Order: sequence, then C-alpha cells, then structure tokens
Amino acid sequence: MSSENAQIRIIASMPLAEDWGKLTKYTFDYRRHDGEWQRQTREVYDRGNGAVILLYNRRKRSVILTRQFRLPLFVNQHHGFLLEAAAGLLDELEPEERIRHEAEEETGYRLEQVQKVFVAWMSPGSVSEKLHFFIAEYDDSKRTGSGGGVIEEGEDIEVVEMDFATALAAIRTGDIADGKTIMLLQHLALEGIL
Ligand SMILES: Nc1nc2c(ncn2[C@@H]2O[C@H](COP(=O)(O)OP(=O)(O)O[C@H]3O[C@H](CO)[C@@H](O)[C@H](O)[C@@H]3O)[C@@H](O)[C@H]2O)c(=O)[nH]1
Ligand SMILES: [Mg+2]
Repeated sequence: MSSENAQIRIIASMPLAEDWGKLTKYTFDYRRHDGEWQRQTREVYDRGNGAVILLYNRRKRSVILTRQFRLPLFVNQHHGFLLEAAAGLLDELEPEERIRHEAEEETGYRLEQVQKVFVAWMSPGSVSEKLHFFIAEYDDSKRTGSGGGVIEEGEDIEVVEMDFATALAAIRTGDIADGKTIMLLQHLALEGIL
C-alpha cells in the first residue's frame, strides 16, 4: 500500500480487530476529479490473499467441487453448505504452490500441471483479498486420497464430482452460488474447454 500519491493520502489507521483477520478503519484524503480534497473513512478487512482451482475432466465432461459449511452464509439466511471450487489462503506461499497443496488436501487429487487463468478482487469495497484463479485436468490416476481438509482446523469437506452440464444448470437454479466457482465454470464454457 502506498500511503501517499497524487490522489490519495492516508491520514490514520485504527485497528478495530486483530484476530484471525485484521479489521482496520482508515481515514484518508481523496482528491476528487474536480481537484477538491475530501476526507473519508473506510473499514478494510484483511485476511490475506488466496487461490482457487477448478478441476475438470474432458473425457467425462465433469468437474470436482467441494461442499462445506460456511458460517458467514448461515448468519445471512442461507443453510450454509456451499458448493465451491477448492480454495485456500496463500499463507506466505506462492499461489501455484499453495493451490496444488490445497487441491490435494481438499479434493484428494495431486496435480502436476495447473494453469493460471486470471486474478480478481472479489469484494473490493471492504475486503483486501486478491484471488488467483487456476484450472487443472484431473483423472482417476491423480487420486491420492479422499480429500476432506484438515480435521484439526475444523474442515469437514465433501468432495463432489459433477457433470459439467449439471454444474452450469446449478448456477441458474442457485444451487451453485459461490462467486469464484461460477467464474471458473463460466471460464471453462467460454473458452470451450469443456
Ligand atoms: N480459528 C479460526 N479459523 C478460521 C477462521 N476463519 C477460517 N478459519 C480456518 O482457516 C482455514 C482456512 O481454510 P482455507 O482452505 O485456507 O481457506 P477457505 O476457508 O477455504 O477459503 C478462504 O479462501 C478463499 C480463497 O481466498 C476465499 O474465497 C474464501 O472466502 C475463504 O476466505 C480453515 O481451516 C478454516 O476453518 C477464524 O475466524 N478462526
Ligand atoms: Mg479451503
């Protein structure tokens, strides 16, 4: 973060919470397009950057998803069990290294080749996370275990193999409702990969 440039001056930062993630209230001066400076405050939630991967199989025309409980949804009028592409926080690792590790931990597939497709900010008004998107081909020979995540960390991940057509239909019905997962499924369709 640059604290000062021609258009932005950070005036103060006040930690509101420093626990799992960091919630900070920033006061900054912003120079508007008409040249006037305006003082503003914004809360920023920082819990690091992340990576996500969609596993696909051309022959079976299928994808590998995970289903796990997500508390933030549960407290916002959803049952909480969300279908998602495998994802994780970087924790100091390079995105490609992290996502290979995460894919095996969560889905049980060990992938040699992963392809980076794009980077996106998923909630830019409040969350600082930058998310790195990957895809990779899987087949049964790459299966090393049953996945499921790390019990000690409270993970209880169900691995779901789904027809690609069923997954695309599930976006329309709302059964797949996770942003990063929708983006990767649509990427496979748009690029004609599946
Ligand atoms: N103690 C504690 N543990 C937490 C907390 N939040 C998450 N964890 C634990 O931290 C681990 C995070 O797992 P990852 O696989 O690394 O991340 P994720 O939860 O799947 O996904 C996150 O990253 C994605 C990609 O950046 C995001 O898309 C997703 O929203 C989420 O933040 C899990 O074991 C989870 O239980 C918390 O507030 N307290
Ligand atoms: Mg995860």
